[in-house]
Amino acid sequence: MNRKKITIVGAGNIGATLALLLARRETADITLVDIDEGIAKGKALDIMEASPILGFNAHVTGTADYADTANSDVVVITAGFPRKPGMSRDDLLFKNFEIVKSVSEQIKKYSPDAFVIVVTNPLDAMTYTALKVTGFPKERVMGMAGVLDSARFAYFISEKTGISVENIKAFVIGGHGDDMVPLRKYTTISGMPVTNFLSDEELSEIIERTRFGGGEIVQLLKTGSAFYAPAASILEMVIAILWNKRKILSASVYLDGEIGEYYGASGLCVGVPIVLGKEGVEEIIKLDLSDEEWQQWRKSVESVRKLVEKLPL
Ligand SMILES: NC(=O)C1=CN([C@@H]2O[C@H](COP(=O)(O)OP(=O)(O)OC[C@H]3O[C@@H](n4cnc5c(N)ncnc54)[C@H](O)[C@@H]3O)[C@@H](O)[C@H]2O)C=CC1
Ligand SMILES: O=C([O-])CC(=O)C(=O)O
Repeated sequence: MNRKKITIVGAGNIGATLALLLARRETADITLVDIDEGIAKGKALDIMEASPILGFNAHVTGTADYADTANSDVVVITAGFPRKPGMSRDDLLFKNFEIVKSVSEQIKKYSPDAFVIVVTNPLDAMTYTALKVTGFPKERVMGMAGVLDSARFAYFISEKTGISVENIKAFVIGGHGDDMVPLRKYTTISGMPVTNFLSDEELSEIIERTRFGGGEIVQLLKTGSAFYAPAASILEMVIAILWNKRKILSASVYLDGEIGEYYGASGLCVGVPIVLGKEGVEEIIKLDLSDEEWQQWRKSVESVRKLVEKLPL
């Protein structure tokens, strides 16, 4: 049986880390694409040279030629600029728009049946760009952010409570910006409300830290942004699709129709709970939010809308 084929566009920090994680799980053969061919080829070869030690049989190849990506099952877009200290994700809008637009045209041409996972920032606007430029069905185009934001929320809770990360289920929705919406009610420790373990004040501090979790890493690294946890988050989404897990997770998806009206966010891509499986976005789940959470949600949606309206699409 032929292995599945995954293309990762952008062989930078996230792309290369993801290639290694995917190869180790033998999920598929992987094509790393970058405008810098040497980076793509060099990192692919470096990963393959680790295969006898780590014991994986997946093939990783590097290229600058999209013809090599033909008929991919999943394409992950990580191509683009990361922010530096002092910048917001939104400052990347126009530079990364041009990149995501040109990448999406190539995906449409060479892998018309692929699932597309967008990672490039500003995430929700870039997901919308990929959806519009590829013209793919909305079930096949999604942005990764909620898995990462929820993982940060879970890690901070684990750090504070001293309880294993394995017991913590945390959930963050909204746009991937400083006004994202971490949800108290849907965050549990071994099925028990998180509020049984943390005071309101402790939880508020953790929520604030989660909102600025990306910025915290940017401040520390100085030269770019987070990549280990982002790559792990993409891995979870790729596996949910390829192995038909029907996993509930938070992802940025296009909202319209009844669900768009429910969330008051029609015509946008923004982070909501979805069921992710072999058909891609198989369901979008309606959440019952508190008044305060609806207010935060609407603010976050407004930020995404303002950004999307600036796109020359
Ligand atoms: N969605 C999320 O939760 C997260 C998103 N990000 C975003 O992901 C993106 C990538 O981050 P890193 O991997 O750290 O950046 P990086 O700078 O390490 O890698 C980006 C790569 O894209 C390549 N590239 C640029 N234009 C290209 C094009 N037209 N075609 C193919 N390749 C191209 C560059 O040569 C570079 O190798 C950034 O926009 C960053 O803000 C970062 C962390 C989390
Ligand atoms: O903060 C950034 O620029 C990168 C990112 O989206 C994250 O780490 O959440």
